[in-house]
Amino acid sequence: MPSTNGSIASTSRAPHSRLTTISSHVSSKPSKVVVCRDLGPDVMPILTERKDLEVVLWPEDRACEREWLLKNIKGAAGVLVMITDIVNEEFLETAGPNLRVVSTMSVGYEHVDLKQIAKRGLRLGYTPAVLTDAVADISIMLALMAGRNVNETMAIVREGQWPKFTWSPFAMCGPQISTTAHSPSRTIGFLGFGRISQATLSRAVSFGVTDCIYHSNPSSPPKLERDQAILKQHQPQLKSLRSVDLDTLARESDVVIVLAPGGEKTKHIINEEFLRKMKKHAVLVNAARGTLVDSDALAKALREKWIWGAGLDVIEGEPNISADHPLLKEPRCNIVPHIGSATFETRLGMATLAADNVVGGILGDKMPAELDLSS
Ligand SMILES: O=C(O)C(=O)CO
Repeated sequence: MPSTNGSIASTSRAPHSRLTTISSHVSSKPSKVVVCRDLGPDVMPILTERKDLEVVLWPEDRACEREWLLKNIKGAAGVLVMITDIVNEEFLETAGPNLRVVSTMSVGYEHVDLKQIAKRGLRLGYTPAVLTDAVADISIMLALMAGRNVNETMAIVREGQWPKFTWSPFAMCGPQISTTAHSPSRTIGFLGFGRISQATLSRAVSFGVTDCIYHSNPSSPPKLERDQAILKQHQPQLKSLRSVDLDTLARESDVVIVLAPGGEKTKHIINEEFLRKMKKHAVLVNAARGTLVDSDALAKALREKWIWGAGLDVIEGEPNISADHPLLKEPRCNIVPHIGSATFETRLGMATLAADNVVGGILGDKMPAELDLSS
């Protein structure tokens, strides 16, 4: 992979075969595309092998520096960003009038100022669908980790304390997600009920979850037909599927899984009031955005045992989470550093989609996953 100065000259090879239609407005001068991270040898050729693109790549294996980005996006027709790159007025103003498309290698777009994108008539590509299974997998993993005290028990082993921890009937027990003769029903609750929540539900049903409740954007219309179809798909195991208010979500769920968009509207939606209403044996999982959960309230809930445990892929303020963060002091808080979509297969899918999106946007063609900015 080139290069040391961050610039990749286009090669003389034929344009990528998947995108051969070049719109009439594309001039013979290659269009500049800035790429904020190396997408690897399987994906970069989608961009670098095109004669009609001049690729400028951030050359380091860490988040792109703002200064470098602002310097290089001047005159760009497309920019391929990560969730660590803030796309705001400054960014768009600096890029200037040639800019046609921003493509983010993420399903979330809280780092992008949508109003500014729409106001300037720009297009935004993102990467939905391809990461659904990976994030659903990790949501279940975190729920199991939280229930089964994984953080606490792995620490015992890592710290050489296993010899003192002799097996005993009820040591290190936690609540079981799957149903048993003693607890024949289990309710999973989702904050947000999009495709990742639905894929997580499918997995939870195979663990014996019997009931599902969810709370989603109150301004979007109820999706009764969709819910009927989901219920039918999971019968006879799943007995009910209901849209509920936040209060019911907190009170009735054995597992609460947060899979809703971040941003101002959902900031700290999981707060002290919500956590106090949860069942004592319930666990909270956040695989969406850190801002949805008030970290101080969650640390208090764990410390004072209002809930059993938590599984977090995201924390507000990440990645600047130091060792003295209140959540890190809680043994029943299982934390991983935003790796929800981190499987080889999924990241390859996301990178490919992001590259195809930026090409489509620059050429004025169809983008495989373009965010609808009209609503
Ligand atoms: O795609 C996203 O929005 C992420 O958070 C990366 O997993």
